[in-house]
Parts: sequence; structure tokens; C-alpha cells
Amino acid sequence: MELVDPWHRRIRKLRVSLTDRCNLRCRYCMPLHPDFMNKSYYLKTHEYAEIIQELLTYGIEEIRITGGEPLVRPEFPEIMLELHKLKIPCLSLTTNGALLQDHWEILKACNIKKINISLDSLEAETFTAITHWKYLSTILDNISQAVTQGFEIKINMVIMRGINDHELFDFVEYARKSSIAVRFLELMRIGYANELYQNHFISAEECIIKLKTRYRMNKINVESDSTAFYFMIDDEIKVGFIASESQPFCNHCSRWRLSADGRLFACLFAETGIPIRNVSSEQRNHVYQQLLGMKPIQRFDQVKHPMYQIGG
Ligand SMILES: Nc1nc2c(ncn2[C@@H]2O[C@H](COP(=O)(O)OP(=O)(O)OP(=O)(O)O)[C@@H](O)[C@H]2O)c(=O)[nH]1
Ligand SMILES: C[S@@+](CC[C@H](N)C(=O)[O-])C[C@H]1O[C@@H](n2cnc3c(N)ncnc32)[C@H](O)[C@@H]1O
Ligand code: SF4
Ligand code: SF4
Repeated sequence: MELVDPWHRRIRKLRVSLTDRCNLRCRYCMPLHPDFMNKSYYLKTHEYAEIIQELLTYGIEEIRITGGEPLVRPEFPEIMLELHKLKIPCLSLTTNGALLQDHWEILKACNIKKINISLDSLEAETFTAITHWKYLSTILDNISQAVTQGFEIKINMVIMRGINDHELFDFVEYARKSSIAVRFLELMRIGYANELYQNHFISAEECIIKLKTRYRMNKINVESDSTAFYFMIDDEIKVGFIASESQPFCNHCSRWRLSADGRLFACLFAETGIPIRNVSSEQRNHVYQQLLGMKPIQRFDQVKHPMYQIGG
């Protein structure tokens, strides 16, 4: 059976959070002293495997592992190996990249090909001002390593006026030099980012207008449920935009989320998730039908709950 909602959107992607914890403190995502979940609530390895295995029979094709920072979960290798056994058509990872150096072998063993790495600045000082973390060079080394080892890397840069927007062209040149796709993310009004939005939001359109003053940009076709739209610059650099604020993509959304404490969410902006652990297969079917009715057709303007608690 497939998961199709009343607006004919088929759910085929699941974003799976392994933890709400993180080794960075990006200003738009977490406070310095966050209120994390009690670790005893985290789904165990066998619970992830069992929940996901069942969802595969409902037509889920792509699983993206996220968080919080998924690599800080001590059971990361164990969970990934268990998920690998499920033969998921596409298993991928979103990470801040700071701990990748310890994980190459496990990522290869689990046949992870696509890794999205968040990187909001190429300058040490700006990077630290955004993330409260000093070691930009470790992440840059890890990105180079990842490319050398053959992983397909995309960089996610949350672009903010007056904070890191002066690096727009630097990121394009970084993409050229390293042969990596870079995506500029609009700051979304969720959780702690609400405080920054008014002064620091910058739209994808404004960035594109700036880029066009210097580059030849050709739009590329993408899958209809892609979060990003892309351009080729000078026929060699792939640059994308995730414009969730100015050009929301809800009418083609194909994603559900599984939080680290075992709740399924129909939408990143949904306040309420439905607990799924210890629920019988029959009752779960009822939960899925409920969730299909819970995905909004339009984006909520803003929500208070922090992104790291659901899984970004
Ligand atoms: N509004 C909204 N934003 C999303 C959604 N999924 C991802 N995003 C945004 O897109 C950013 C990048 O997501 P990634 O984890 O890199 O994954 P992705 O873009 O969905 O994945 P690929 O297309 O496979 O690269 C997230 O941080 C969010 O800001 C979604 O369902 N809704
Ligand atoms: C929540 S993080 C989780 C995975 C991992 N820790 C990381 O940073 O890649 C996933 C993505 O969400 C983005 N993000 C978090 N809060 C955001 C916001 N308010 N607006 C736009 N993107 C946001 C981050 O930049 C990152 O690319
Ligand atoms: S965006 Fe990712 S790296 Fe930054 S604080 Fe949130 S979870 Fe951590
Ligand atoms: S805001 Fe909700 S419905 Fe819209 S694209 Fe994101 S997850 Fe999907």
C-alpha cells in the first residue's frame, strides 16, 4: 500500500533523527544550553529497524539520517549497520561534518553515497560567531576527504544578511574549486531562527540577482519533490537554493519525519507528532492514515518549536 494524502502527495521520503543533541550551537538552531530529551527516550537500534522496515512496505524509498547531529549518537555505527540490512533504496546523511573523520569506514560499509554537509562560513571568525565552534579547518578537511573518497557531497549554507551574505561569491568559487554542489538555504522561521529573521533574512531571489551580475546561470531540471532548485554557473558549478520562505514547496512535499523519541511528524512545521514505538502494526496503519491528513498544503508562517527537536 502507498501513502498518498488527500492532495495526491505521495510520501516516499523519511527523515530520521538519531538524536536532538549536537556538538555545535548554530545560532538559528539551538541556544547555548538547550533542553535536550532524556536519552532514555531515544529509539533503540532495533526500534529504528522495525519502524523503518514496515514503512518500506508502504512505499518509503529514501531515508535521510539527520538530527541534531547524527554523528554524536554513540550508537551511530550500530544503527547504520542495522538499517543497511534493510536494503533501503537510498540511505543518506545530513551532518555538520565535524566528526566525519571517525566515520568513513562505517559510511562505506553501509553504502552511503550522498552526504549533505552544513557549512555556513569559510571564514574562521564568522564560522565561530554562527556556530560557537572553533574548528572550521576540521570540517573543511573532512569535506575534501569526503570528495576524495568518492562520496557525493552537497554543502548547505544558511545565508543571513549582515552575518555571512558577504560570502555568497566565495561559496560559488569554493564550489568551483572543490567540484562540490553548494546550496544556499533561506533562513526559515522556526524555533530560534525567529529571533534572527527580521534583521537577517535574505531571499533566494536577491542572491540570484547578485550572482547574475557576475555569472551566466542556467536553470536545471529537478525532481518535482526536490527541496532545492538548481542552476549551472558557467557550465561547471552547480548551485542550488532552498527557498522555503519565499518559494515554499509544500504542494509537492513527499516527506515525513521520525523524531529521535519515536514520533512521526507529517511536516517540519507541525507542532504535534504521533508516537509510533510499541504500537501494533494494525494501530500503526491508523496512525499513518491520521498523518496523511495532517500535512498542511501551505507552509505555516512561523512556528516556535526548535528544529533540532524534530530532526531538520
Ligand atoms: N520547509 C521544509 N524545508 C525542508 C524540508 N526538508 C528539508 N528542508 C530544508 O532543506 C534543508 C536541507 O535539507 P537536507 O537535509 O540537506 O536534505 P534535502 O535537501 O531534502 O535532501 P536532498 O534533496 O536529498 O539533498 C533543511 O535543512 C531544511 O532547511 C521540508 O520538508 N520542508
Ligand atoms: C537541523 S540540521 C541537522 C543535521 C546536522 N546537524 C547539520 O547541521 O547538517 C539540518 C539542516 O538544517 C538547517 N537549518 C537549521 N535551522 C534552520 C533554519 N532555521 N532555517 C534554515 N535552515 C536551517 C541546517 O543549516 C542544516 O543544514
Ligand atoms: S544546524 Fe545542525 S549543526 Fe547546527 S546546531 Fe543545529 S543540529 Fe547542530
Ligand atoms: S513545510 Fe511541511 S509540508 Fe511544506 S515542504 Fe516542509 S515539511 Fe513539507
